[in-house]
Parts: sequence; C-alpha cells; structure tokens
Amino acid sequence: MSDLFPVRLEAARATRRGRTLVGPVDLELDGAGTTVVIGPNGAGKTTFLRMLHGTARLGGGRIRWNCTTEEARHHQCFVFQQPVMLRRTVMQNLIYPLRMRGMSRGEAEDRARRWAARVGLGSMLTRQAPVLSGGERQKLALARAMITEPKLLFLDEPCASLDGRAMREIEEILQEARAGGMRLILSTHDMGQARRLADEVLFLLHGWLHDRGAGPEFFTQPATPQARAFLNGDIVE
Ligand SMILES: Nc1ncnc2c1ncn2[C@@H]1O[C@H](COP(=O)(O)OP(=O)(O)OP(=O)(O)O)[C@@H](O)[C@H]1O
Repeated sequence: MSDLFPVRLEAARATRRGRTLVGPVDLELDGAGTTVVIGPNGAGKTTFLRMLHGTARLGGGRIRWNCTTEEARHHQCFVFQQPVMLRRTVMQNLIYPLRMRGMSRGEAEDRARRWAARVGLGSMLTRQAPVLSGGERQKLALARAMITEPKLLFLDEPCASLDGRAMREIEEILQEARAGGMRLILSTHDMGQARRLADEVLFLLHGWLHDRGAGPEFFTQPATPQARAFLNGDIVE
C-alpha cells in the first residue's frame, strides 16, 4: 500500500444544489501531524472535512491522494460531531467495524476491551449506546474510529460536548495517536484546543481557505487581518 500523503486539492469545490459551500481550494497537505481547521460558524469547516473525506459532493476541481481514492478511503475514518451509534451495546459498537473487516470475534472483543478502557468506558461495555451521555457517546465514537487503526482520522468538533477532564483525556489519546503516526485533521471552535493540538492551522472564512500557518506561528503572527481578528475574539464578517 502506498502512503495516502501528500494529498493535493486543485480548485476543489464542495457544492450543494448548485451552490458552492467551500472553495475553490488549492492546497497540499503532507503526511505528518495534526491539522486544525478553524473559522467562524458556517465558515465551511465541516464541509471542508467532508469534502476531503469524500462524503461532501465535489462540484469542481480535484482531490488527488498519493494512492487511489479507494485506497485512501479505506484507510481513513471520520468522527462526526453528532456520532451515529448502533442501537446496541458499547461492546457491539466497538467490535462492529472490526468484524466488518474480517477479524475473529475473540480478537475483536479483546481489542474492544482495550479501547473501551483507554477512553474510560471500560465499565460500560454492556450498556446500550443510546443511553450514554453526550460525552460518553463522543468517546465511544472516537474509540470506534481509532480501533481500526486508520492512517488518517477526521474529527469534527471532537470535544464539543465534553467537560474539561474528558477533553483532556481525549486530547491525550489524540496526541498519542499522532505520536504513533496517525494523521489527524480536526475542526474546533476551541482556540485553546487548537493551540494545544495544531502542527498546522487552516483558517476558513466564507468557504475560503483564508489563511494557513504552522501551529505556533499562526497563533502569534496570523498573516491576514481577518485571522487576527478571529483569534482576538472579534466578530469577523
Ligand atoms: N446539507 C447542506 N445543505 C445546504 N447548505 C449546507 C449544507 N451543509 C452545510 N451547508 C451550508 O454550508 C456552509 C458551511 O457549513 P459548515 O457546516 O461546513 O460550516 P462550519 O464552519 O462547520 O460551521 P459550524 O462552525 O457552525 O459547525 C453554511 O453556510 C451552511 O449553511
């Protein structure tokens, strides 16, 4: 299997009913670290992630992975802001993607136990997923995505419904995954989280990639006045 990266977006546009929601975007992303996508409400962060993942309609331009699109999709997972759960137990939710990939039940259950413990759901394996709290569901969604060891993980506002402690736990898991070589692309409204996690920042505004920078520098020296205003907490129009 060739690596997924670099991935190149060439005038890529996400459209819906003839309307451009994001783009055109020209961008090359390489294969290491964490890219954090920020921007005001409605700027297009979710749509941008979905366009890269292949679940938002590409209305123009191209996205070229360093392998076939099929291979690239096979090695990536997406954690949605409102995770969709099977109406089954935590254990069944965790083993499902592994069983789909042909893993034996015993091996899948072992791995599910390890991951449940890792995200703090070790005592909830027999609980029905729909009765979990928002934060627990978010952790289950993360574990269910990471359990398949994707090379690339998209996360849309992964900590939106979490308290401080849960957020720290999730960030630790993400940092570990990154250290282990998993490529992360995530959106967040939380600038503290963006600073803690970002190797690279993409700033979107009105569907445009407005600014881009390496993590630490972006936060101290954003290139555009709009990004500066956004980081200052001003209203950006
Ligand atoms: N399915 C859809 N149909 C029509 N318009 C859509 C659809 N999904 C998103 N949009 C529009 O596309 C634009 C970008 O939305 P998107 O959810 O990607 O932004 P966002 O930056 O993730 O927003 P937020 O921070 O509020 O989650 C918005 O104007 C939104 O209303």
